[in-house]
Amino acid sequence: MKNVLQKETQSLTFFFLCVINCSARGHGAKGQNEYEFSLEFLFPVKPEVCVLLKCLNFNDSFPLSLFCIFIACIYTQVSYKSTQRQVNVVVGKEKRGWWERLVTQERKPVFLAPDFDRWLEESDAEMEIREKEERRNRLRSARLKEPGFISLKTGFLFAYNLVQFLGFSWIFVNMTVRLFIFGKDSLYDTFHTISDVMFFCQTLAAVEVLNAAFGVVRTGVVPTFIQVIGRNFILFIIFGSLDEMHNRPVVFFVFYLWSAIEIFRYPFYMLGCFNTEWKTLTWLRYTVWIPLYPLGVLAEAVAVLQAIPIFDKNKLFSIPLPKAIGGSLSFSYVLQGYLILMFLGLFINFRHLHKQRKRRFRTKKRKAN
Ligand SMILES: CCCCCCCCCCCCC[C@@H](O)CC(=O)SCCNC(=O)CCNC(=O)[C@H](O)C(C)(C)COP(=O)(O)OP(=O)(O)OC[C@H]1O[C@@H](n2cnc3c(N)ncnc32)[C@H](O)[C@@H]1OP(=O)(O)O
Repeated sequence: MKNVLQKETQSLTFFFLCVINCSARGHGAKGQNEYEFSLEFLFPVKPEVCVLLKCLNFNDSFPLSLFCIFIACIYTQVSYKSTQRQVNVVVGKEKRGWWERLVTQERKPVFLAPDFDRWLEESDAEMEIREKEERRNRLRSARLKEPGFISLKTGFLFAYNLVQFLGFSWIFVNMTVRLFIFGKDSLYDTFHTISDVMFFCQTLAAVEVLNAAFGVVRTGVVPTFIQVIGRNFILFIIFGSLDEMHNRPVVFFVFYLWSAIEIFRYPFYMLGCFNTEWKTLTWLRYTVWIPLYPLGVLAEAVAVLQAIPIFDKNKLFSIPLPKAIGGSLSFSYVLQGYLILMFLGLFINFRHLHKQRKRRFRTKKRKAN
């Protein structure tokens, strides 16, 4: 092989992200001459990434024996390299996918031939992706086994989620067992038996707003804030401050619906702390809210409606009006406003959860491919 190419001029240009023009001066079939070709790719390509083009034997019968090798798979380096033997150009597909052929024309140009050392069939590529994924998983679990891997953040989140999981599981199991043993009677004393643990869990849930605000977890502050404030308003203001509400069955429904989602959500986060997941649990975390959320809001709305006449009667939290007007503004007006906010909150969080669900299952599907 003579060193022809490196001494001569070469040029490579792209037009409209679809055509590669290649010209070089060198010794070929027509002796010392200017040789050139252009290829129009089947689909647009990035000027910076993808198919490897290798031109050999510039000193032989160019262009007939010019050997161009194409690899129809994606490379991630920008490169155009000229060595003594060849010119390597890496061109990237603009959109990922399999092309039925490389160039627009149906008949392959005679000087074009695949490099079977690098050729990938669709099934080979899938296998390669799977192997890469497995290698990554092995690396990840090896890292997890390293001493000291559990960072402070992971430890904190795990402990937080564990405490919440235990709390809500206790609530859920306790209420279910009591329902089976005492039947309808259990609906009337939910507050007395459950409220202490519920107060604890829901107060602690304020940590979730801080986590979101300080970026400890990748979630929106607004949906978390709505969730925590919304529940605590019902728990502390409606149930906590009105003795008349304590024996109402609505307390059972609100507590049961709240805890029914949390017994899936917190263990899902616990596994997430170690980059692990259990598919059934993931599905439950991102699906159970669909019926539970509207039912929960409905139960909360019933509680607010039941509390309105009580606040009207006992004047608790009523707002004193200026002396000139006299009297006071009943807290029930605030509750009526809150009812509207509740449905706004339901809309915002329902949309958020729907987005999270789509994101989760879309990512999983793509990972699975
Ligand atoms: C201006 C004043 C406004 C006042 C408005 C008052 C309006 C009141 C409206 C009230 C309506 C509330 C009704 C409600 O109380 C009724 C019920 O709860 S009924 C029962 C059903 N409820 C539910 O299903 C909701 C449960 N709650 C939630 O899902 C969350 O609280 C919520 C914020 C709504 C959504 O969660 P999030 O955004 O965090 O979604 P993800 O779970 O997908 O998490 C996103 C990523 O963050 C990671 N993450 C989150 N938290 C943790 C954690 N504690 N530990 C570890 N990791 C965490 C998570 O793993 C995700 O990461 P990745 O994407 O990498 O997996």
